[in-house]
Amino acid sequence: MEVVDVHHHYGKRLVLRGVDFTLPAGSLIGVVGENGAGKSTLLRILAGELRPSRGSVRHGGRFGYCPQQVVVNDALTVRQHLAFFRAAFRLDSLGYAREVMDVLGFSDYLDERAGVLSGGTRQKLNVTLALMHDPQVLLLDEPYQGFDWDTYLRFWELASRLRERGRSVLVVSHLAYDTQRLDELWRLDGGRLQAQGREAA
Ligand SMILES: Nc1ncnc2c1ncn2[C@@H]1O[C@H](COP(=O)(O)OP(=O)(O)OP(=O)(O)O)[C@@H](O)[C@H]1O
Repeated sequence: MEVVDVHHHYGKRLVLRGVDFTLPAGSLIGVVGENGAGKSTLLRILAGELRPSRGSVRHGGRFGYCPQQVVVNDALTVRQHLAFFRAAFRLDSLGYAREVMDVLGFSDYLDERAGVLSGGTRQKLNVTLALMHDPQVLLLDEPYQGFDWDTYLRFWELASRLRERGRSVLVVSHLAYDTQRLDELWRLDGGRLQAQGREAA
């Protein structure tokens, strides 16, 4: 993914003031920033959901995006979500989706309606839906919110395996611990992205 000179303003409020970066294949990058720094705005632009006021975003290959707001339909079961997204992504099988579910530890919930899932389990479904077509570029907005500790650790194992298979993964969070798991940590501050020492996070 290549991002060049991205600016964005809401009315008079300038939120992004020239964001530039390249996300190479096989990288795991963290983006941190205070509340209101513009992290979600940036991700929505990278995902094509929001048009930047200026600048460009290009990427190759399949693309996955896990937004901060869970995008599931309360009336549908987990199985129905998988079937819906399988059709949308034109997948031959749900083999990889089931693997991700196993790693995140919620395979037993296939026939539960999303509306009755706990917050953390809904988030597991949210992450699975973003990953199930094995995207080359994956953007995750606060992906581990609501995860218990074991799931949190398994999430990072999953992210490392994606990197090993040449995927590019961008994880956005207002908190960054475990920064040794990342290749790089960037901070969004004053509308620009700056590389930050991982120890200083
Ligand atoms: N649709 C919108 N209209 C007007 N202002 C907006 C809109 N969306 C976001 N903002 C403002 O833009 C700024 C950046 O918001 P954004 O949600 O991108 O920040 P964030 O870094 O993701 O914050 P948080 O960590 O709290 O989720 C904030 O001041 C917010 O109030």
